[in-house]
Amino acid sequence: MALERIVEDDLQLQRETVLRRYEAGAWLRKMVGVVVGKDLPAQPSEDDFRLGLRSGIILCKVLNKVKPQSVAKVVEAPADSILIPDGEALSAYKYFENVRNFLVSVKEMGLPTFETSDLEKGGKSCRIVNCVLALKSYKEAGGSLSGKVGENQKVTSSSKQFARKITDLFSSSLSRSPSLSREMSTGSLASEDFSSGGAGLVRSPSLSAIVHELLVDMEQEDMRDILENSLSKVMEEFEHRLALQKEQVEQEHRLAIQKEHVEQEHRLALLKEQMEQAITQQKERQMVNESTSRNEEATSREGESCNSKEDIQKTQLKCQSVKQQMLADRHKKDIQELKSVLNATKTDMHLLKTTYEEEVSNLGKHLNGLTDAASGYKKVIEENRKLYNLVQDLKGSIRVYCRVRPFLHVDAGGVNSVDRLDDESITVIEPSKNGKDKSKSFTFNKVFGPSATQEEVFADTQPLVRSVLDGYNVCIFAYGQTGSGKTHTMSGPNDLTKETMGVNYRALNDLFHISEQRKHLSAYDISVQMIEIYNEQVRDLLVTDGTNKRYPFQCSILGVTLEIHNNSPNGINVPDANIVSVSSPSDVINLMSLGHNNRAVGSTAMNDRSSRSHRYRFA
Ligand SMILES: Nc1ncnc2c1ncn2[C@@H]1O[C@H](COP(=O)(O)OP(=O)(O)OP(=O)(O)O)[C@@H](O)[C@H]1O
Repeated sequence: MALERIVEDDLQLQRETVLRRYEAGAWLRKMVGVVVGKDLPAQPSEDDFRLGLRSGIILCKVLNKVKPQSVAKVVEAPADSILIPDGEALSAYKYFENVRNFLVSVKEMGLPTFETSDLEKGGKSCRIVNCVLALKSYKEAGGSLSGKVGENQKVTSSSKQFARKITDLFSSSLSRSPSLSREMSTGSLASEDFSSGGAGLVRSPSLSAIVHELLVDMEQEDMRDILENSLSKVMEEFEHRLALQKEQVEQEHRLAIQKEHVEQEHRLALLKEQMEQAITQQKERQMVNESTSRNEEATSREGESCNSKEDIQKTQLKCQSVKQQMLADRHKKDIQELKSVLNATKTDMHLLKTTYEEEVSNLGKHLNGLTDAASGYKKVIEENRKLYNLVQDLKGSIRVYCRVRPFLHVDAGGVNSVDRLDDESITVIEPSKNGKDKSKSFTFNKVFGPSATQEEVFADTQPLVRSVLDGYNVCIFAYGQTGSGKTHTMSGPNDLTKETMGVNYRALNDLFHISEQRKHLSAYDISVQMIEIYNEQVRDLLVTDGTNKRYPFQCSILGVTLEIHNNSPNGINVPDANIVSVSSPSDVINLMSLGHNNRAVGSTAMNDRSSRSHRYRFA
C-alpha cells in the first residue's frame, strides 16, 4: 500500500509539473502573440520549452510587456533560426545577452530566477517554469508581488558577479557540446523533429497550430500571399536541409570506408612485417642449426671423447625448436584476431549503411508528402484566383466612373454646372436662353466629387491590376473634354509626389509588387508599348532616333476602307511600334517620360498645356 501511495504521489507530481509547464507556455504565447511565439508550442515538451525560450527573445518581450523598458534592447532572431533548434554559436552568444538581461531584471524585481544552463539540454526546466509563473503572478497582481514566489532564490548578491557566473556557465555549456554546431549546421535536429511526428512536417502540431492561428486573424487576400510565401519558404528550407543531410551522410559514409581501408592496410603491413621478421629469424636459426649439425658431424668424426658436448647441443636445439613453435602459435593467434576484427568492422559498416539508407528514404517520403500538400495548395490558389476574377466580372466587365474637376482658380467666378452629386449619380444644369434651365441626371458605377483624392480614384481600379496578372485583359482609359483632368487622373500633376501620383504610376507599382510576390509560382514578362492616336493617325511614342513614324488608323485596299481590329492572337494591334521589356516601375517611368516628350502638345482655349492624346499599353 505504501509503495502504491509513493508511486501515486510521484505520478501526481509529474502531472503537476507538466500542467505548470503548459500554463507557463500558454501564458508566454498569449503575451507575445503567435508570430513571435511560433517556436514555443501551446503544450510544449520539456525540450520544446527549453528550445523555444533559449534565444531569450520571448522572455525579454514578455518582461517588457509586464514591466516596460526592463530590457532596453532585445537581440532579434535571424530569419532562418526558426528551423535551427539550438541556433549558431554566434547567435547563441547574442541570445545570451537577452537571457542575461532578462535574469538581471527579474532578479531586480525580486522574482525567482534560474541558471542559463537550465536552458541547455539537461538543465532544470522547472526553475524556468517557476520564474515564468512568478512573472505571470507579478503581472496579475499589478506588479506588486514581494518576490517570495518559487524556490530558486539563492542568487549571488552583486549583479556583476551574477552576470559573470552566468557567462561562465554559458560558455562551459557551449564547450561541453562540441557536436552541437555540427548538428545545427546539418539540420539533423530539425530532421529528428520531423520524423518524431511520424508524418513529416505537414502534420507537425506546432506548425499547424501556427498556421491555424495565422489564418484565423488574416484577411483572405493577405492570408493567401502569406501562405504562398511561407509554404514556398518551408519547401525551400526543407529541400536545402535534405540536400545537406544527404551530402553529410554520403561524406560520412565515404570517410568511414576510407578510414577502414587505411586501418586494414596498416594492419596488413604490420602483419607482413611480423611475418618477414619471423621468416628471417627462422632462416637464421636454420643456418645456426645447419652449422651446428656440420660441426657435430665433424666432432663425431673426431671421436667419442666429445659425448658430453653433444648432449649440451642437443638440449640447446630442443629449446630452440620449442621457442619457434611458440612464436608460430602466437602469429597464428594474431592472424585469427585480425580476421575477427575485420569481420566485426564489416558488420558495423553494413549496419551503418542500412541505417543511413533508411534515414534517406524516410526523408524522401516526407518530401513527397510535402510536395503533395504543396500541389494541393496550388490547386486551392488557382481556385481562389478564378473566384477572385469572377467577383471582378460580377462587379461589371465595363465600369464607368465620373470625376468632377475642382475650379482651378477660386476667384475666377465660374458658374458651377453641377446641381447635385451623390455616390452613383450626378445632376448637371443645362442653361437655356429663355432662362428656364433644365437639369439632367446621369448614373455611373461611381462618382468622384471635386475633393476626391488620387488614392480614392485608384482604389476602385486597383483590383483590376491583379486580374491582369491572372491572365485577363484589362483596359483603363480616361475620356473627356480638354482640360477636364484626364492627364491629372491618369498621370498626376507636374510636381509629382506620393499623394498626387495618378492611376498609371499606382497601377505600375502594384503590377510589379504582385509579380514579385508571385515569383515563386509564376514568371511574368512585362513590356510596354506607347502610342498616340491623334488626327486619325497612330504614332509610336517610344522612338529614340527622332523619326516620326506614323501608322494609318484606317487603311484602304482596292477602294475598301478597313479599320484596324484587335485580330492578333496576342492582342498586339500595332505590331510595328516599339515594345520594350521592363522589370521595374522606374523602367516604365523612364519610358513614359520619353513618350511624353514625343507627344503632340499644344495649347487649347481651355488648357494651355493640352496633351493631344495618349495611350499606354502594358503587355
Ligand atoms: N482633380 C483635380 N484636382 C486639381 N487639379 C486638377 C484636377 N483635375 C485637373 N486638374 C488641373 O486642371 C488642369 C487641366 O487638367 P488636365 O491637363 O489633366 O486635362 P486634360 O483632360 O488632360 O486636358 P487635355 O485633354 O487638353 O490634355 C491641369 O492644370 C490639372 O492639374
